[in-house]
This record gives sequence, structure tokens and C-alpha cells, in this order.
Amino acid sequence: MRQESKPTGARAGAGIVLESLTKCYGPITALDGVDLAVRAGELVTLVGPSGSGKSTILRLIAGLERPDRGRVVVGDRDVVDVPPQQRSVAMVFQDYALYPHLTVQDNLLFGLRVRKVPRAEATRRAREAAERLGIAELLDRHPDEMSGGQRQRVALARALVRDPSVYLLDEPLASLDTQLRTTTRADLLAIHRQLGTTTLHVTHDQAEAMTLGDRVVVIEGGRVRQAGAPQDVYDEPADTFVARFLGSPPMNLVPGGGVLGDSTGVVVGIRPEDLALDSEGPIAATVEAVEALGNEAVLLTRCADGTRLAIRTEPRLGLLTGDAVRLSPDARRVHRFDAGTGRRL
Ligand SMILES: Nc1ncnc2c1ncn2[C@@H]1O[C@H](COP(=O)(O)OP(=O)(O)OP(=O)(O)O)[C@@H](O)[C@H]1O
Repeated sequence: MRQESKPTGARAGAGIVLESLTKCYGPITALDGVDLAVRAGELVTLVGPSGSGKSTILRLIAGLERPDRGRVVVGDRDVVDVPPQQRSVAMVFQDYALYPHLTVQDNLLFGLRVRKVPRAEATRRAREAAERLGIAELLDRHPDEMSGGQRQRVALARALVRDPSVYLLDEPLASLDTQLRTTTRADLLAIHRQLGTTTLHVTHDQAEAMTLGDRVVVIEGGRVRQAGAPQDVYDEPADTFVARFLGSPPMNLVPGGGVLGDSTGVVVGIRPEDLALDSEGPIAATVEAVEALGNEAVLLTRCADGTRLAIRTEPRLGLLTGDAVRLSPDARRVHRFDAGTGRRL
């Protein structure tokens, strides 16, 4: 079980409430009535496919765009008519958006100068933020003299320096390689534990969504499909979309139940790790492909009636394409969804 992040810092930032948030770009409905409440101090990840509306949610909270309908409440005020610089919200973009002609130090100080923070205090805050993100030795460099990972840390430090009530992070780790992403993710988590500032974090990355957030919110087609603790959403997906979106390989879904037990009007689902190879198992299948991943293998199998089932197994079983296997589903982990609406039953 992951623990709720417990801030050791003084502040928890401001809560956020989105009510019936709707945003259209010409004929495109980017957001279609989004309701979401984020508690002060909570770290929430937004996940969803490309174009689902995640960035639009952040831009509306930051004030970079105006909703067509609905309310955006930060702290205790509706901010729809408040200009972005007065919202106490810091946004970090995937492409850093640093000033190329300024040094790291001046990039960090820029926002504070605009806000007329006294120089000594501004310099102290810049140094503190740089140390937190491990870039203190880069303060005299320009953005083009740094790696992508270092630039991303500068962008995060620039948000920290502002000491906002809310952080909005738009895929801030997406352009980092796997190793750097893992370490920066751990740093983000540590910073959130320390400061406890309300954070909305957009990501494509499942591991990031599962490990980083107190809650995960799954967005699709401009709507919230499900919001909840990551493990709860994984264990009890609200519909077939969420069932297939979280988890890799995705949940096996069998319309009508079929090999998983006939069930009219129902789509029956089972995750690949909940199907075991078992010589006494009720389902006969043939191995179509073996994906060996080192620590595990994914078997893609096909049953006599054509149903395809993916299974996670140990990597060293020596199974080959064409082998006959028998499978046993874990009955406690079978999911049932309405065939018409896709909703969990
Ligand atoms: N300025 C704009 N003009 C027109 N359409 C836009 C604009 N911004 C976003 N959209 C559209 O609104 C929808 C939601 O976009 P948004 O950027 O919020 O998605 P996203 O989930 O953040 O996607 P990604 O993960 O690819 O960044 C998409 O269909 C997108 O094409």
C-alpha cells in the first residue's frame, strides 16, 4: 500500500474544485462537463489518451484559457475572471519554456522580479529551489548548455521558487529517458512530501500515474471516466475503457463471456496476471506469440472459439509458438461489464 503523502512543510496549498467545466475549440469539444475536486495538499495524476483534454484542464486552472461553461475554484474563490498572474498557480510544461537568453539563475529569478520580491529573498529562494532539484552548480549556465533532464529540473525549480498554492505539471517527465524519469519522479514525490503543496500532474505514463498520485483521474473524450486511489481504480475499473487503459498488457475482455463462462449482455474481463497456466485448467488454448521481457513473459494465446487471451507468466517456461496450454482464471478477479454501456456491473 502506498501511503498518503504527509506534508512536513508548513503549507498544503489550496484545494481546487472544477464544476461542469466545458471548453470547445470551434467544433471540437475538448472538455465536456468535467467535475473534479482536489483537496488541499493532494497530489493527483491525470491520465488519458492523447487529445482527451488533460492539458486543457490545466490551462483552464492556470487561466491561459477561459471555459465556455463551468467554474474553476482555487482555494475559496472562483478564479474564472482572475488573470493568470494573480492565481498563485505555477505551471510546468513538457517543453520547459525557459528563456534561452537568460542564465539558470535569471530564469529562476524572472518571475520573482516581475512580482517585486526583494532581491536578497529572491536569491535565497532561487538557491534553495536549485539545491532541492540538484542543479545548484548550473546556476550560471544557459539552457542550451544543459541536457534535457537538467533543463526540466530548471523548469521545475522555477515553479518551486514562486511558492504557489497549486502546481500544475504537464507531462514534465515525458521527454526524459527511463532512468532519469524514475529518479526525477522520486524527487518530485520527495518534494511533494516535504512541501505538501496541491499538485495536478498530467502524464501518459502508467507507472507514473500509479506510483505518484494519491489519486488518479482517468480522462477520455473530455470527461472524467473514473477518479480514485490508483490501486482501487486498477482493481475495480468503472468501465471497459478504464479496464483497458490501465494495465499492460491490457485486461482481456470477452464479449458474452465465452471461454470465461457464458453471460448474455455482459462483457467479462480478466487481467493477464489473473490467468494461470494450469494443466487441469478449464480453458484450452494455443500459444500464438511469446514476448519475453527478462523478468516475466507475456503469452498471447488463442482459444478454439477464436478468443485471444494474454497471460503473464514466468519467463523461463520454454513455451513456444504453437504449443497447447490450459488456463485457469482466478475466479475472484473476474470483472463484469454491461455490454451496452460498458459500465462495471
Ligand atoms: N488551441 C486549440 N485549438 C483547437 N483545438 C485544440 C486546441 N487545444 C486543444 N485542442 C483540442 O482539444 C482536445 C483536447 O486537447 P488537450 O491538449 O487538452 O489533450 P491532451 O489530453 O492534453 O492531449 P496530449 O496528451 O496529446 O497532450 C484535442 O482534441 C485537441 O486537438
